[in-house]
Formats: sequence, C-alpha cells, structure tokens
Amino acid sequence: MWAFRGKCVTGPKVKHQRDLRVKMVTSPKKTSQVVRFTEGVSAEELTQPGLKTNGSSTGVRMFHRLPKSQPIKIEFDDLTYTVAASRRRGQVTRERKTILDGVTGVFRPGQLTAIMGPSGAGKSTLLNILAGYRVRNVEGSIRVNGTARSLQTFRKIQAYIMQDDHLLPHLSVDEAMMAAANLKLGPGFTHHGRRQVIDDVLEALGLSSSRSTRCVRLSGGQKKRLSIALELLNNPPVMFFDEPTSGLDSNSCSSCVSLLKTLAEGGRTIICTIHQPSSRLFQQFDQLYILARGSCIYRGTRPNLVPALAAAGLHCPGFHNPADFVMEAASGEYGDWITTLVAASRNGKSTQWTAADGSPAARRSLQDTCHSTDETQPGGTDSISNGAAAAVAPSGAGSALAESASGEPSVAAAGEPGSSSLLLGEAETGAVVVSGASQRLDAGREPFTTSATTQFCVLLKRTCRSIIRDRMLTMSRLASHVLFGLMIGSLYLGIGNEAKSAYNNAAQLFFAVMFLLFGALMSTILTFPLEMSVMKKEYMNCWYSVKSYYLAKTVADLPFQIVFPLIYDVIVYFMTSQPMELDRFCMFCLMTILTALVAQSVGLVIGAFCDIQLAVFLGPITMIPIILFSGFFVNLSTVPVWLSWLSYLSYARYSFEGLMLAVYGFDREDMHCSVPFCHYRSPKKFLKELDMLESDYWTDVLALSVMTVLLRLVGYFVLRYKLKLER
Ligand SMILES: Nc1ncnc2c1ncn2[C@@H]1O[C@H](COP(=O)(O)OP(=O)(O)OP(=O)(O)O)[C@@H](O)[C@H]1O
Repeated sequence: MWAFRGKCVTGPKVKHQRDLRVKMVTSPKKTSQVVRFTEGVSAEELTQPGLKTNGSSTGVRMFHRLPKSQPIKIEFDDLTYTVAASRRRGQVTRERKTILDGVTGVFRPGQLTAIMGPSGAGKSTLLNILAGYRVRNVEGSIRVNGTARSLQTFRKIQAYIMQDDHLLPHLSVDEAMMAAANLKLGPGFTHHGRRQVIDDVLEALGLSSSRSTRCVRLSGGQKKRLSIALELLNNPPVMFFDEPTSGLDSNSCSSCVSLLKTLAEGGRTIICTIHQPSSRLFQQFDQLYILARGSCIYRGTRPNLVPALAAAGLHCPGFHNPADFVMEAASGEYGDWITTLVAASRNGKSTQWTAADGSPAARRSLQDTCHSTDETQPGGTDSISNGAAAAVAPSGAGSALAESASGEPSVAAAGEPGSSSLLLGEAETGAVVVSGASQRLDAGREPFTTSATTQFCVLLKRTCRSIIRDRMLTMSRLASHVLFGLMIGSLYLGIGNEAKSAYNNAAQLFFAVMFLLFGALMSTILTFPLEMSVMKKEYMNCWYSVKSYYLAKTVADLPFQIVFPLIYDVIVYFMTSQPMELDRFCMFCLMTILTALVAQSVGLVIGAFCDIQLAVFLGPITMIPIILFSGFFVNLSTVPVWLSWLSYLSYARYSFEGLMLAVYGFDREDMHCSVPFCHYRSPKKFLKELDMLESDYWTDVLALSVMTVLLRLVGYFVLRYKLKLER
C-alpha cells in the first residue's frame, strides 16, 4: 500500500509491486520536473512532490540543488580476508582464519544489489572492505570505474550507513541536517543554498514534518531515513548499507528498501547486506551477491536466481520464496551444496546470470567513463596486501572518477552552488542527470570538503548544543556542585581560620579534590564513548578530521569545567571562612579548575581507549593510586624511595598541595585559637607537618597544566590509533 501525501493508492490501480515503481524523469534543460509512474497511478498524483509509504513519507523527488555526482562501478577480484586464528592454550599458532575466500564481483550504478548469506557468511566483512572500512589483511584487487581504487578518493564519494543509527540524541532533525550540510557542502554554498538542499532531502525522505523532533524521539524507520538523509546531502554516488532493515517492522522495511531502490534508480550504486528478505522485499533487488562460508555461491540478477540454482541441480519448489530457499541451501539444510554452487559461480567470476547491466542511463554514462568489467587494467589494479597498497593507491583514480558523464574531465570546484537537478533520476535523453553543483572528487590529498576551521566551528557549536540539551547530565552536574558545596560548607562551617580545626580544614580541601576529580572524570567517561560511535561513522564518511572533532570536543566542555568548580568554590570558600583575600581566593579557584581539567583529560583518554562498560570500571579504579599518593593519607616523605616516584604522577597530589598552599601558604599570619592550646596555630607549622613547606604553588599549577596538555594529546593519539585499529 503506497500513499501520496497520506492518501492511499490501493485497489485496482495498483496490482503488482512492479506497478509501484517510480521513475523520475526530467530534462536537463527544463527546470520543472515530470514525474512518470508506471501503470496504476492517476494523473493528479503525478503532480505530487512527495511519495509516502504506509502513511509515512519515503518520498521520491528530484533534488535540484545537491552537488552533482557521477555513476560509479565497483569491481573486485579475488578478495581474500583473513584474521589470526584463535590461540589454543599454551600454543602459539600462526594459522589464519579465512573470512572471505577469493571472491569476485561487480557492483554497478543504477542497481540495487543485495549481499545475502547466512549469519557469519562474510556479508558485513565484504561490505566493510569495499567501503574502505577494513583494509588490513585484505588481499585482492578493487577497481572503481576501471581504475585502481584510491582509498583517499573513494572515501569522498561513498557513504556507509551502519546497521545502528548513530545519531546525536539531543539534536533535532533540522539541527543535525544543518550541521551535516555545513560540514559536507563546500564553501560555495550559501546558508540559503544549504537550507534549500536540506529542504529537498527532508521532503524527499518524508522527514519534513519531523524537522523539529529530537533524534532520540524519532521512530526506528525515521532514524534510518535520517541516517540516509544526512549522507545524501552531498549526493554520494555509492552508498553502502549494512542491514538497513534490521530492527524495523515489515512496513518500515518495505519503505526503506523502496527508498534504496529509488536511490539506485537515480544512477547510484546501492549495495546493502540483508539477512533473509521477505518475498516482497526480495522483489525490489536488481542484483544479488550471495555468500556462504566466505565464498560466492551466486552472482546475478534476482530473476535469474532460481534458474541458476536449477542449472546447478538445486530446484526451488514452487511458491517457495527463492530468498528463503537459497538461504536454506547456503545454511546446508539440503546437504552440502555450497561447493557445487561456488564452483558453478566460479566464486563470483561467472557472468552467466548477470544479464542486466545497470540502468540505461548509468550504462550509457559508464560507457564514457569506465572500462569494461572484464577488461584487465595493466597496472591499474589496486592490489591490496596487508592494507599497504590501499593507502598508496595512485591518485589517478581520482581523475578517472572526476570525469563527467560525457567523458570530459570537468568537475567544478567543491561545493560550487548549482541550480538544477542531480543524479537522482534519469534525464529524458537517457543520460544520467549530472548538472547542478558538483563534487570535486580529486581535490588533492585532503579528503574533507570544508576547512579544519569550519569543521571545528561547526562541531563546537554542535557539541555545545548537545551538552546543553542533555539536561539530565548538565543539571545533575550543576546540582551536585551546588548540593555538595552546601553540604561541605555546612559540615565545616566557619573552620577556615580555626587553628584547632586545621586537620578538618585539610580534609575539607582533600574532599574538594576528590569531588572535582570524580565529577569531571565520570561525566566525560559516561558521554565520550557514546559520542565516539557517532564520531566514527562521520569520520569514516569523511565529514571531518579527528583533529577538528577532538579539539571541538575538548573546547566545548571547557566552560562547564570552569563554571561548575567556580560554583562549588564560591559556596565552600565563604561558608568555611577561608582567608578573605582576593588573591588566595583566585589561587583556590585556579587550582580547582585545573583539577577538573586534568580529570576531564583522564576521562578522554579512558573514554577513547575503551567502551563504556570498561571505562566506568577503569575510571574509578585508576583513581585509587592517584588518591593514595596525594599526600593526604600518607606523608610522602615516609614513602619508600622505590615507590615515591608514583607520587609525582599523582595529579591529586598537586591539586591537594596547591589548595593547601593557596589557603595556608604565602606567609599567612597565625590562625585564631579558641582553646587554651592549638598545636597548629602557625600555618607554616601545619604545612611542615604535611611536608608541604618547601612546595611551590606555581609548580603545582605548572604540573597540572602540563599533565592536562599531555593527557589530551595522549587521548588524541589513542583515538586515532583506535580508528586505525578498526580498519
Ligand atoms: N576481526 C575478526 N576477527 C575474528 N573473526 C572475525 C573478524 N571479523 C569477522 N570475523 C568472523 O568472520 C565471520 C563473518 O563475519 P561477518 O560479520 O562478515 O558475517 P555476516 O555475514 O555479516 O554475519 P551477520 O549476518 O550475522 O552479521 C564471522 O564468523 C565472524 O566471527
């Protein structure tokens, strides 16, 4: 059941799935669009700009203003991927487990290709390798439009939509889209131009009415469509989808696959992994690439699947969903057919069943831009071995990609604003529509569309917005500083100048250190790993650099790490009657702020290093030795020499010492004694007792500052390393 603007199109008009096929047709010369449907849709519906499925729009519409792109054909030969085999106890083994075993295939523009196979067959692995998400331990070759794939160039023209929708929960749809547009559309786009592109994409994907809805409140289907919308902004000609229908109900699945089909019909190369599609979904796929145990058992069109299986001796019973049947066969339910089917498809090399050759538009366009599938490119193969070659693939790939559909090597500057149409749909002339703003595909080594400064500014704004919108966390942080401040202030009320309460006052200062350390550490640890998944997706899709992200992330939280300790300081300092001297108060505040900053840096390192489960354990655990060597529990002069070096690594030591010196140092006069004898009437005596008399406040400031900077650098490199490791 399809509907337009909420109106259902059912009954005699729509008889078959094929009737529902939408063809977007436009003339490159005309600015107005003609929307042509196959049979079954009334004339007045042709004028409707949006298309809705099951009451929710999954619209199909020409996007006038997106950057232009061009068709991309991906070929891969003898792809093999191995991982280290698990070690048996007490045994060092060099054996490797083969996940993909020399598979070959071609994915063409204008086609929706499904990579199918039972669980563990290697679908996601193949997708990741083709998308460039995985490069280590990969052997074989990948060509893009007949030329060796340059990972750098390819990353700019592909989008990878992950199985889970990694979205920032507190941003609205519109805000998420605007941030993406600011990052992905070049400087040539004005604010108005970006707005128009966003409007087009949201309208087309049926998200216009959800503009102001926060991502966290979107339905599963809407989240999926938003994930696609975000990637569509720069009109990537290649889109990879990992299990796009997972977690969706049958209607949302259908809407989602229809959308993918429409994107493919516009000339894009759409590749998705899918487990076991219903027969309704299955009908939508043009090409199938079926894997079993890391080998290809079928490569060809969907209608050819049953004949191909029959030719190999495996007969699909009538009325049986071919998708189910082939999955059952691949799982071994009818005996061991895998070897036979792999041999029949020659592990993907056979082109016997790949009759269709892309949409006519894409095909014609490719004739100008590509070499034949089976042509061997002398020296043009991106031989990937242990990832090394992928990284140094010739930049010539970029120029091949950059050629226009007419074969002319003309690609306008990145982000150049254009006025009409894009790759989605076919021109009446049959050529793929490529007019309008264009994407620069060979813009040197820099893979990002926007400058580092722009990336930083956009990310800073977005991160600040996310922090403020995360009311629960932000208010909890604020409330905890106020409440603990009042609690400590009440508990140690007016003791700051009382000689008999010197130890209590030191305990109060030590508590401030603990509270600020844990507060800043845990708030970072709890949020950073969750943001990392969003960051990873966006970084892999070339939105921005790690550097820009990390800098924005660290700077965005800075005001909070300054304001919250200040609130605590004001309450505690005055309630506990510390010396009423401005410079001492400023030194006190500086020390608490540095304490929060160093703890935040530790949180960034731990958050970048491990997932949230491990991080919430590691964070507090790593604090134990830091606290132990702070000088509060043990007089540091009594620590054995072989352990004393640890105290120099303890940032709690510098914080505690700094606070003590701010309050008792700098020749403070004797304190008030309300009893006959006070041992620590002289602040110097008290500092000497704690082995702090010779210490210097500014050395503590320097130590904490250096630690903050170093830890932030460590966090940055850990983040980079983690991203590299995952590939
Ligand atoms: N880095 C790795 N180390 C060890 N094994 C791996 C690694 N990556 C993948 N595998 C294994 O390779 C096999 C294929 O994994 P992959 O995720 O590609 O399967 P899949 O077909 O997508 O399965 P599913 O549909 O269940 O997601 C699995 O058995 C998986 O455990």
